[in-house]
Amino acid sequence: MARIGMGYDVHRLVAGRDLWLGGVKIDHTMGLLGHSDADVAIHALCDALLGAACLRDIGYHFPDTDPRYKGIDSRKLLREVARLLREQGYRLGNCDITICAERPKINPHIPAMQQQLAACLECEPGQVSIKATTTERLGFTGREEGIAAYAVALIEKA
Ligand SMILES: Nc1ccn([C@@H]2O[C@H](COP(=O)(O)O)[C@@H](O)[C@H]2O)c(=O)n1
Ligand SMILES: C[C@@]1(CO)OP(=O)(O)OP(=O)(O)OC[C@H]1O
Repeated sequence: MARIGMGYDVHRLVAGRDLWLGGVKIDHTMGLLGHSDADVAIHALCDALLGAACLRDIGYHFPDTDPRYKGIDSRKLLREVARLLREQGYRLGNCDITICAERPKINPHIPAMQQQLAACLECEPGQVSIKATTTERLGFTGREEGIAAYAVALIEKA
């Protein structure tokens, strides 16, 4: 049986941090703040996958009070989520992520992000869709105070 899940995450943009999105380090004037590398796209995807399998959420599995996750590369968290799903007998059908950011331009980085995320999920890049939108300068994303990401995932029993 196929199951769907959705995820949403937000991180604040600050000076002096690297910007990691979809497992790719992007040159920018600001980066995202978090306990981990704050890769908001991966976090939304983790929650979509965990939600699809009814396995709680990212903060439940990797608490931001745990020093083991301080500064962690979110690709490691996604690999662990993929392992948890495999353990339950699930495989990914497809997933789709939307990144809401006024800047920087995400489009040039999408093929690299698909490669990175597919490697973590042990699937084909064509199963991992990534899109970007501005919010037309409206709201916290429009004011460049933060970046948000939405994700949906379809999984099925192998
Ligand atoms: N950070 C972003 C935002 C948008 N894009 C691409 O530009 C297109 C137009 O953006 P709108 O917000 O006006 O819809 C969008 O469809 C994306 O292809 C981007 O690369 N990076
Ligand atoms: C990823 C984790 C890891 O400790 O920390 P943060 O980078 O703060 O990210 P968040 O989206 O708040 O999810 C909580 C945590 O799981």
